[in-house]
Amino acid sequence: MSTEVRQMFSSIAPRYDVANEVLSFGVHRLWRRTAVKLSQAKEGSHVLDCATGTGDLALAFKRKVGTTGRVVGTDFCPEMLESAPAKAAKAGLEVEFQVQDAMALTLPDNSFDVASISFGIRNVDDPVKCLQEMARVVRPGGRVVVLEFGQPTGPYGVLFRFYSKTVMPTVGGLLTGNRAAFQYLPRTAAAFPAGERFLSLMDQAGAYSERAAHPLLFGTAYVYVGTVR
Ligand SMILES: C[S@@+](CC[C@H](N)C(=O)[O-])C[C@H]1O[C@@H](n2cnc3c(N)ncnc32)[C@H](O)[C@@H]1O
Repeated sequence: MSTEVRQMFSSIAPRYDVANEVLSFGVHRLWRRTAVKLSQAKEGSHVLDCATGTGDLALAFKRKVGTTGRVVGTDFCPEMLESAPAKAAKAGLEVEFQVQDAMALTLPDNSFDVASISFGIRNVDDPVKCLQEMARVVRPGGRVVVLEFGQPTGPYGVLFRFYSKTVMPTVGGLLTGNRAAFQYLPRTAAAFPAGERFLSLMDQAGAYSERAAHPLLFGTAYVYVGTVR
C-alpha cells in the first residue's frame, strides 16, 4: 500500500502545488495559518512537519518561529520534497528537509515542541501508529497538530461531494496527467474518520492528555490538536 501511495505522489509531485492552489481556490493557505496558530508555536519553537510534501506547512511554521526556531520537514517520497528547499530559499526561510516515514521517524524522543501533518495522515497505513510516533518526538506538554479533510453535511456537503467526485478528478487530471490520483485523494478523504471519530483515534494512540477538533469551512477540513502527555 505505502509503495503505491509513494508512487502516486511521485507522479504528481512536479504539478502538486499548481493543482493544490487551483483545486482549493487558495483556501489551503488560510487553513495552514489556522493550524500554525492553534499549535501555539512561538518564536524559537522547534517544529517537525511530517508528510510535508512540497513544504508549505513547514514554511508557514518557519515564518512563525523565526530565526531562533527550528523547522524540519519530512516526507517518505523524495520527489515530493524535491521543490521544497528551493521554495524555502526563495522565501528566505531556513528549513531542513529529510526523507522519513511518518510511522517510523528516526528522530529522538522529546526533541520538538510541535509536530504537524497536513493532508497526510489519511494516506499513512496506520494513523494511530503515526499519532504515537509524532507524540514520541514531541516533549510532554507540546502539541501535535493534524490538518485533514472532513465530510461536510447539508446542502454545502452535497455541493462539496459533487465537486470532489467530478470537478477534482477532471481538473486534477488535466493539471497533473494523473486523473486516478485525483479520484483516490477525494475518495480517501470521504472515507477517513473525521471530527469525533478522529478524536477516538487520538485516544487510541494513548499519548495525549487533551485533544480537540476545530472544524474549518463547515467541516470541509479540521485542525485536530493534541497535547502530549
Ligand atoms: C496530499 S500530500 C500533502 C502534502 C503536504 N503536507 C501539504 O499539505 O500539501 C500527502 C503527502 O503525504 C506523504 N506521505 C504519505 N504517507 C507517508 C508516510 N508514511 N510517511 C511520510 N510521508 C507520507 C506523501 O508522500 C505526500 O507528500
